[in-house]
Amino acid sequence: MKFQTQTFNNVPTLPDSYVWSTTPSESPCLHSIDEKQVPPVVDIGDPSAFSLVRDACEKWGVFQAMNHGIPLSLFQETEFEARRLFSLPTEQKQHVARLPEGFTGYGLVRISRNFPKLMWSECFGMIGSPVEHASQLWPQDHAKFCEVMEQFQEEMKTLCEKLVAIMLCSLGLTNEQDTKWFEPKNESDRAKCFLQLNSYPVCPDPDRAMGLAPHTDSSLFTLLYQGGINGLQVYDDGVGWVDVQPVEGALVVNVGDLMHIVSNGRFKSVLHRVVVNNTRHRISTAFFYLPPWDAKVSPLKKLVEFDHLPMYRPVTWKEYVETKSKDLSKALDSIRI
Ligand SMILES: C=C1C[C@]23C[C@H]1CC[C@H]2[C@@]12CCC[C@@](C)(C(=O)O1)[C@H]2[C@@H]3C(=O)O
Ligand SMILES: O=C(O)CCC(=O)C(=O)O
Ligand SMILES: [Fe+2]
Repeated sequence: MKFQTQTFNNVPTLPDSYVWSTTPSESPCLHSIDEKQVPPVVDIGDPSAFSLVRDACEKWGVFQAMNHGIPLSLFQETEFEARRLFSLPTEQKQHVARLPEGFTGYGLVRISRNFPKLMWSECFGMIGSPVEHASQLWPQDHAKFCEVMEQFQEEMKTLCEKLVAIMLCSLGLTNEQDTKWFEPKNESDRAKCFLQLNSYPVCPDPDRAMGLAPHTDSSLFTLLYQGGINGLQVYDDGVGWVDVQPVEGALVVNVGDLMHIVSNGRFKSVLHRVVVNNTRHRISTAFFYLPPWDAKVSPLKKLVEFDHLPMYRPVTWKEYVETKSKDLSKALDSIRI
């Protein structure tokens, strides 16, 4: 992918390369006031969490988790450091540009190459310590950025392990043997994580622009901290696009394609998009929980026993992401049995 220079700052009108033919204003979001028509907020410390999580993952593929144990101050510090990064001049950020097939560094979201128009966003991806890139951005002054990002990843990973257990238990799986959702190649093969900071600058013409095009995540699931600014919308077959209103301290949990596969189709991988606005610069932090790179992921045996047939053949995450980068909408079908 050729790296595109961002033209976010101080443009009075939206450049043509950012004008989408199908825009959020043509498939508008219903601002529903009925509680049943929005993804639920779940207290994951409460015993009722299991059934609420299951229902939400089946109906919506998304819920907001409260009482998850991560202090609000850590989210605020992460957002502060993200703003510090995105406010650097574009030329400087380009020194740490993500390679076309890579995951870490600065650039446009990977799915950009699947669309003819540009999205009104930029991002910065990390796997583990960001020190290599951060020391190029701030030769003298990267310690705090690295410290906050590393602590954030550590806490989010622990939370992901807790959440995956809640999700699997909610499907009636209790025994450790039943909940093995991957075949490890070796002992050190552990679940992986990917952290992405997203920036949606103030946009001169939000109705004709797109922050992040409709997509499902390729993860098992994704934890999203969206600060206090609206923008995330999820698609429901009955209702259409629905706002996921920020709730202070809550984390949005998006079911991804791989959890849809693991659950043998019971959990929905949620189609979502981001709309932009003309007053506030929105920052979000997305934490993708992923299988070990080379492990085969397949529908859980116990669920297949209930349902009789596996819906999908085993697939590695690597193979899945490669298939998906060719055609977003065909990846799941290509592994369907
Ligand atoms: C760990 C992941 C998950 C990836 C691929 C890989 C690295 C980058 C992630 C994202 C982040 C932004 C949305 C998305 C759709 C994108 O374009 O890049 C995601 C994609 C996916 O979920 O497919
Ligand atoms: O910014 C958001 O609210 C959503 C980000 C997202 O969907 C992603 O990074 O995959
Ligand atoms: Fe996403």
